[in-house]
Order: sequence, then structure tokens, then C-alpha cells
Amino acid sequence: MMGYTELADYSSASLLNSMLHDDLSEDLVDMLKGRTVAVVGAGPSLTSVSHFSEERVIAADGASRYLMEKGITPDVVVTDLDGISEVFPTFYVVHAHGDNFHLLWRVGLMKKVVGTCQVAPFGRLKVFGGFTDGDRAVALALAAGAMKVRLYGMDFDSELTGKYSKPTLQDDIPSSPTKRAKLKIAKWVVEELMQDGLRHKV
Ligand SMILES: Nc1ncnc2c1ncn2[C@@H]1O[C@H](COP(=O)(O)OP(=O)(O)OP(=O)(O)O)[C@@H](O)[C@H]1O
Ligand SMILES: Nc1nc2c(c(=O)[nH]1)N=C(CO)CN2
Ligand SMILES: [Mg+2]
Repeated sequence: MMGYTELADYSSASLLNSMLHDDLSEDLVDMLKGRTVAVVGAGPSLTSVSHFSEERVIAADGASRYLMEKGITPDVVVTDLDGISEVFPTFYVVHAHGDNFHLLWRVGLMKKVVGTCQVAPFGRLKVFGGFTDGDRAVALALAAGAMKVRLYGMDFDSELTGKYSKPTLQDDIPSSPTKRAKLKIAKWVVEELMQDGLRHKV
């Protein structure tokens, strides 16, 4: 489907696992369990977001840069490392896959990290579900026992990739076929996860 290889996914997962000193997943659950949670994506609508009424904020990768620019430090950043340009003093949930092996060095700059992978988990690695940073953030919130999840900046049907998706983008850009395929998967995952009435969608 997406042309990924399990061997490459496993190699990145092994490197990430070797960089994790503790399993902080219980701290993550303690932070999110029973809370209302905003999950923030890097879609074009992100730049109209200015505040949250939720108790916790999870940023999907590059969306964290927008929030920091607005003076909002997300409680958690769910990332495969291709959307961030610097490391902030917050909790990172880093995803290892076959195409970000060369970015994993950034984990060494992070204070609080939980590692996820897309192969059978081993060592300190976890799998909470989901595919892209945004829907993995939703899956994490629900797996941790969040009471309600509200989405911001999640424009799965948009033909545009939001400018905060990558540090190099100066503006929203037309999505590539691969990006559109990823967003279609993300939309499906979120719709499956948000079946329950407990979850709100902005
Ligand atoms: N139109 C959109 N453009 C960009 N991100 C979007 C959009 N709509 C929703 N999102 C969510 O915001 C997240 C932003 O993270 P990021 O741009 O790093 O994507 P990603 O999951 O790493 O995919 P890629 O491999 O293309 O970087 C996406 O994972 C996606 O779930
Ligand atoms: N191998 C591989 N796996 C992924 C990729 C990717 O680009 N390559 N992108 C993802 C979206 O965050 C999730 N998983
Ligand atoms: Mg990313």
C-alpha cells in the first residue's frame, strides 16, 4: 500500500528503543486519564486556533511549533520528528518508522520520551494505535483514558498540507498523493476511534 518495509521499521524501532532509559508511559496516563484533551493537527485551519478549553493539549508534530509561537506549551507532542525543528521542555511521544532513522538523534535532546513503533513492540516501545502523528495522538489520548477528545487543525479532507507540517514550509501547499493517502488513513482511524459519543469533534 504505502511501500514501507518491516525491516526498515524494525531498524528504527531498535535504535529508538536503545535510546530510551525509562518507561514513562504511566506518567503519560497519569497526565491524560479522566481529562478533557485537545488534539491539535497541522492542517491549514491550525492558524485560526487561539485557545483551548480542554485540560490537556496534545500537539501532532509540527503543530507544536505553532502553539509555541502562540505561547502555548503543549503537554504532549506526538511526533515522527519530521515536523519539529527544535526540542521544547515537554513530554514527547516519538514514533520510529523506516523513514525517520536519520532523525532519531533528536531523542537525545529530549527530557521526557515515550517511544512508539509500527512493528510488534519490544523493550520499552509501545503501540497505542494510529498511523499519522495526528491520529496516533487521538489513539494515545483514548488509550490513556481521556474523558473527552476535541480535534483542532485536523483537515483530513483538505487538498492542502498545512504550513506547520514541515519546518521548511512558508505556506500551505497542495498535498502530494502520498500525503492525501496518509490523511485518508488518518481520517478513517479517527472516525473509528471517535465512534463513542464521549468524543467531540470541532
Ligand atoms: N491538511 C493537513 N495537513 C497536515 N497535517 C494534517 C492535515 N490534516 C490533519 N493533519 C494532521 O496533523 C499532523 C501533522 O503532522 P505531520 O505534518 O508531521 O504529518 P505526518 O503524520 O508526519 O505525515 P508526513 O509523513 O507527511 O510528515 C498529521 O499527522 C495529520 O494527522
Ligand atoms: N515507513 C514509514 N512509516 C510511516 C511514515 C513514513 O513516511 N514511512 N509516515 C507516517 C506518518 O506519520 C507513519 N508511518
Ligand atoms: Mg510528522
